[in-house]
Amino acid sequence: MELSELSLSHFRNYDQTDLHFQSGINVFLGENAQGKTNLLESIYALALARSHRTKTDKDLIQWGQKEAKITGRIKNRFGQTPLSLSWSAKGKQARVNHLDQSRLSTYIGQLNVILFAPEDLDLVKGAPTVRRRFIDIEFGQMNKLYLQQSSQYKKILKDRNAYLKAWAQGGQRDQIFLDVLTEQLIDVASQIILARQKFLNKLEAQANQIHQEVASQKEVLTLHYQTAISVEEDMQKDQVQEALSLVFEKNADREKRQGTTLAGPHRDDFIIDVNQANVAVFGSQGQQRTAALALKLGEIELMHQETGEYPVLLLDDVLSELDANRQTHLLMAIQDKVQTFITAPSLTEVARQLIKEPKIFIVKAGHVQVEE
Ligand SMILES: Nc1ncnc2c1ncn2[C@@H]1O[C@H](COP(=O)(O)OP(=O)(O)OP(=O)(O)O)[C@@H](O)[C@H]1O
Repeated sequence: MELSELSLSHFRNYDQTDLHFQSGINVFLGENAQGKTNLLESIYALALARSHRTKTDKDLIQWGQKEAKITGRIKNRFGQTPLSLSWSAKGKQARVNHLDQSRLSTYIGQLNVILFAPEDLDLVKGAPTVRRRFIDIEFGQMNKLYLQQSSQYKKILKDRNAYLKAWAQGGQRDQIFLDVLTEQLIDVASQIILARQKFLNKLEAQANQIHQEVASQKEVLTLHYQTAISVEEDMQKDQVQEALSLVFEKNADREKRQGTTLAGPHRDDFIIDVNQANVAVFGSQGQQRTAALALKLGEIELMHQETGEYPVLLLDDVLSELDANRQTHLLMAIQDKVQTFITAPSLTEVARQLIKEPKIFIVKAGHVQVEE
């Protein structure tokens, strides 16, 4: 899959910009605060209908303007698809093939992207939210059903938490209504848990192979899903539901006192072991970085395995954060295979030597010029 054209209109510090990309590696070079990350953000937003940097859509609209628009042309093995997204006071509008998409779940998945930024090196050591977001964003792009289940789960969770909060504060207390919400939540939760377990198993296979290559065969990487119940191999949905029901029964009184849902996929995490020891606790900084890199590259391979297409890779100022060995592995893994967008103040020595014919764009104060 690739993004062949991108046009920005009043997006961040871009007035009107039209760009043509190559299938291989595209590089955005420029000094600080010129608009390099804004370009990556626009590609990310075109793919996922949201920014990776802000929850406030208004931030994306150029100051003093009323509407921001991104249009792009996607090429994959089925042909070409125009996509567009715009943000205005009326809200967000997403179009595929010039047709309005009322639900974002029908829009997301047209363009698959994987973003790798310096913060992702914290994937291993960071808070559980970082890893949950990693699962949800990458997995959601390759599995529409999962995307729908996640948004359904969030909605029911919000209702259930609101009801529990009111309960804790002495408001309405209808046990039957609460039971209905609990049942609905457990139903979706069990599907999410099974999907995440499957996803992590597949990701482990890919990431372990890459980790071994980067660490020269000496280390084995394994992933361990942490959820409210213990998920056995080949578990069925009704078994997960039953196990979850027991957890909810156990938590019932506490939930009513605390006014919130204490267990479920919103509290999940996964642990990354290297040679059977939790790399977040026992690993060196180098091992943690190798594991993070292996997980990201593993995702790329998994997306290819699941969708038949490689995603587009966005590397936001990440090369200079990696040592020569890890940079080499990263570039060799993607070259000639994955369309990639790199931002950097300047290319690293390793990148200059390894990248064959990059297309270079010079970014200056919201203007982009192709380097001849
Ligand atoms: N909504 C907006 N309207 C106009 N300009 C904006 C808007 N949002 C951000 N900017 C401008 O965009 C610039 C930042 O661009 P960007 O984050 O892409 O920097 P960068 O080139 O990636 O720099 P660095 O290498 O430091 O990360 C800043 O000058 C900021 O003032």
